Amino acid sequence: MKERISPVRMREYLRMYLVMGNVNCRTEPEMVLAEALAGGITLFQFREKGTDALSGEQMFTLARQLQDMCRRASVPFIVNDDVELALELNADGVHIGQDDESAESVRERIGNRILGVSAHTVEEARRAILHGADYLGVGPIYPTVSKDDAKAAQGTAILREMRGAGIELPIVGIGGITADRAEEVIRAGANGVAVISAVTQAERVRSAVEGIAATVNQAVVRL
Ligand SMILES: C=C1C=NC(C(F)(F)F)=NC1=N
Repeated sequence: MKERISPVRMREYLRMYLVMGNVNCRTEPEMVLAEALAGGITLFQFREKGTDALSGEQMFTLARQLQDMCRRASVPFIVNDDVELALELNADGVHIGQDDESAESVRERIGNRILGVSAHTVEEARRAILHGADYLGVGPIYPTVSKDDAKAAQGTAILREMRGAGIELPIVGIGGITADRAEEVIRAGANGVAVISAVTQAERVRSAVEGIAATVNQAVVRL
């Protein structure tokens, strides 16, 4: 039985985390992912949500194809919300929100796979840690265009607050993050950045990823 991921490895994976689905892409999602993998993303989340989101057979086929690309590049493949899909694909992990199934029962169902939990407050962070989360997705740090029911942007203060409260778990910031903003997200205490539109809406996806990854790597080294 595989053991739980170590915090050190989790932090490395969180450096440049691409979150996307078909709905976020201007061109074919496979093309966007191929470019993003070439640019050096360290973790991938399949998140097919919102208007015109794929479902059923089409969604499964796309998920399988993107998972295969990630596997060839040795980038872990995470599924958003849909635990059934994650288990069916034998994905590397799942990411769940506060209003999804409780982290406790998801942990039971997925065994030692990676479990990411969204957290907006120190209280939510503590509960997620209690229920066995391997990382926290914290945000939206800045206003986001990618989630229509997002909460108000919290700025980097929430990251400082969590670290100040003694939250040690690996944290990735999400929400409106660009290359220009990545450094301050890391300096505020995140171990990496999760992005959607900064990459999927870029003219040149590969260089967008390279730019963000370089900024994050420099900021992490300077900590
Ligand atoms: C709602 C979300 C919040 N955070 C994250 C991530 F940054 F990837 F952890 N993913 C989500 N889908």
